[in-house]
Amino acid sequence: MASPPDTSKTTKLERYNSYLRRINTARLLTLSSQLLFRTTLLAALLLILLFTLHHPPLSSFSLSSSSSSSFPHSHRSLLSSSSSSLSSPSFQRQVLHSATPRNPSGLSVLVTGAAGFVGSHCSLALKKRGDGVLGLDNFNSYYDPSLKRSRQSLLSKHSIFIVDGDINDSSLLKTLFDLTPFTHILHLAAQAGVRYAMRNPQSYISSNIAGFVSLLEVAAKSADPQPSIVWASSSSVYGLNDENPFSELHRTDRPASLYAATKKAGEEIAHTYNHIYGLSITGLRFFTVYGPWGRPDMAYFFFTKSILSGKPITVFKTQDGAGEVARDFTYIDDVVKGCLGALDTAEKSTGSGGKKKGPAQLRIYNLGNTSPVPVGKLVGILEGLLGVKAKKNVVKMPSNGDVPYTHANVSLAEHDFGYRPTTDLAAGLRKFVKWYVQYYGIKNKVQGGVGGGKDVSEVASV
Ligand SMILES: O=C(O)[C@H]1O[C@H](OP(=O)(O)OP(=O)(O)OC[C@H]2O[C@@H](n3ccc(=O)[nH]c3=O)[C@H](O)[C@@H]2O)[C@H](O)[C@@H](O)[C@@H]1O
Repeated sequence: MASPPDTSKTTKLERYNSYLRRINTARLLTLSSQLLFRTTLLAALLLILLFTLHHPPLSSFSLSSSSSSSFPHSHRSLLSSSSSSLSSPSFQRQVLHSATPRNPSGLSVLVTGAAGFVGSHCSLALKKRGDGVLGLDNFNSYYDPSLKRSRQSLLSKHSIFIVDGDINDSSLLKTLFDLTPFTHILHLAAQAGVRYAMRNPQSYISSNIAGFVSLLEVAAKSADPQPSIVWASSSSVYGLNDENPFSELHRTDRPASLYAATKKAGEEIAHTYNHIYGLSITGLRFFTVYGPWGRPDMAYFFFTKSILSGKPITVFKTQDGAGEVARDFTYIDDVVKGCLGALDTAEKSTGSGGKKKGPAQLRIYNLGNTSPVPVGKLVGILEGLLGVKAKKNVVKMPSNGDVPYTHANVSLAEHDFGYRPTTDLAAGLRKFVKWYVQYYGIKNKVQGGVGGGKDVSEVASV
């Protein structure tokens, strides 16, 4: 007799089969979702790659359009959408074209801070006499970046290319030195401003100390040949010095602001890199440089803006209340001549590959005007030029890092490279105001026809 089917066995088998089916379906689902995920990831990576090749990050560099208008009111950003990566042939062509001098005996200068006030003037002056110039600037927003872009536009008209990058970016610096055997660095990139150091101390450490060291490291160890370096120190290193006029032989160990302390630190760091690596280094102590295309954070600039718009200005008198604060205001053209003189008399560095081969030149010079003017008088000159009376609040200079006066003795710079300032404050401010009213498109209220007719790019004295 046939035995009845073992139903418990069949049920178990069915349950087992259904269990296997469920497992397989789940596996299939997992596998297909994994496949889908990988395909999507691959596609996304391919897209990113394609995008990067055609649109490099804006922070890495920008290309100045040679056809761009130099008229600053457009304040047009020059970030190019057609630029490619640092290794792309078009980037390398722009660098070489900009940095190569017109004749073989000319200099090839890397100008850091080229979109800045002094940097843009020096770059144009060098290019105009036939030297090769490559600019480097991070276009930070310490003051209105559109002014920096306008300066970039002006430089671009003169075939000067500015790489959009930071001096703390060592690999960018190495790339630039691999591409071009610069003979000189004119190092003007810095966090400027005396009083702002109380608000943002770290920015001074980052630019004026870390950034300077980053540049010197590459110049000493990677650059072949080692370039000669000329860089911007500051009159503020004299700090609480009370000998007058300030000479390079006077004490500079009592800075009154963190800004001054970082510039003084730069001078000591320069000594070290000269001593260890044989870098030829020249520091220039600038004295309150002013003029067309100037810095909006400086008193003469923002006083002009406030006076024209009827806003009050604060004029400092000395802390004892007895005298006026005074500065040895120095016109930009004079400072440019000093910078070029320092570059032309800079000896070659003596090391290579991080090894010193012999002693190298180490210099410090004052670049001032030798004729201090009280801030009250500066305001009086501006009132005359603008045809507007200033609303002045005269207050005791707060404890903000300012010093009561500066006054340069420039006999050393005169002796070594013929530095002789020729522009007094009234003449220099007249040129500044002429530029200012045109640049900002302000109706010409200026007395004596100061603001008449020319394009702002001609007003720039370079
Ligand atoms: O040559 C230098 O060493 C320095 O010159 C300037 O620093 P500073 O001389 O303080 O220039 P401004 O900020 O334009 O001030 C000029 C004068 O105006 C005074 N001032 C400033 C601001 C203000 O509201 N009122 C006022 O009376 C200051 O005390 C100073 O005497 C630059 O800003 C620094 O970057 C540079 O290193």
